[in-house]
Amino acid sequence: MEKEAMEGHVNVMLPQENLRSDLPNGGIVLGHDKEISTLQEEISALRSRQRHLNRRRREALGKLIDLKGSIRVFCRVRPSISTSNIKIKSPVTVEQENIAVRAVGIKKDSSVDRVFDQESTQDDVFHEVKPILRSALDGHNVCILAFGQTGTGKTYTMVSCCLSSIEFKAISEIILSHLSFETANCLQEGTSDNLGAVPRAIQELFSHAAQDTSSTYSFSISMLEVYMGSLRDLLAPRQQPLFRSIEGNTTW
Ligand SMILES: Nc1ncnc2c1ncn2[C@@H]1O[C@H](COP(=O)(O)OP(=O)(O)OP(=O)(O)O)[C@@H](O)[C@H]1O
Repeated sequence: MEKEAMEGHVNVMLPQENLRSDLPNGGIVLGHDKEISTLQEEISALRSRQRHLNRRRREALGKLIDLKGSIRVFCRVRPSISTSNIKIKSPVTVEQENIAVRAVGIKKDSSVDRVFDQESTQDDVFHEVKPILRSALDGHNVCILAFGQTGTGKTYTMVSCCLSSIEFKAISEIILSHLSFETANCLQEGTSDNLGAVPRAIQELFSHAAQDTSSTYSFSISMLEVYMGSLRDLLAPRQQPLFRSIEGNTTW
């Protein structure tokens, strides 16, 4: 029928399902008001369901935070970095939530929310951090910090990033243009497999924000170093301490 109509230049009424054209981007234009209004109804029903599920998710996350506590402590054991081939027995014994350290005849036990052993990966750590980010997007104040002696793996766990990571490239270029050589080196230590918690968190937040069409998000970033009583803005062009505490006196 369609073919005949074209050949004989006859105007015919096509069945409703034929009143549509496929767009190059895979979309479809429907030629009937009724179908459009049905789709609009479906979209608004889906939006309302999405709002309902989001509310339930926030409630569930709130309950989870109440159960697990709003402060969570993880302990990560850095693999030993040995320059010799002599194998020494690790002074650290770990279980899921306990860690024991033996040194000079003293044994010290600690309990935390989760212990990551020497073999743990950046993925394992981020898996525990991920739900907290969701909570940040829901409007809660969130802080993730690493604490430990020098050389214990704070930078590795938190910052290691890979400049070839597409999502992080733009932001890292801005950051790197401000950083000191030494800090920039730390930032560039990672590969795409071992990205630290910070670049992963940025990727995760951007990805959630891009998917959520019902809200507008604005992001800001700051990087500060607290070292030996000095506070340094790592993104400031001049690498001068903002604050220094000398023998109890505070100078600005
Ligand atoms: N989980 C790990 N797996 C492999 N290597 C690690 C791990 N954690 C740390 N390292 C390595 O150990 C070294 C010291 O780690 P890092 O620089 O992150 O320590 P830090 O706690 O930030 O030290 P500082 O306080 O002096 O800045 C680095 O060479 C890092 O690559």
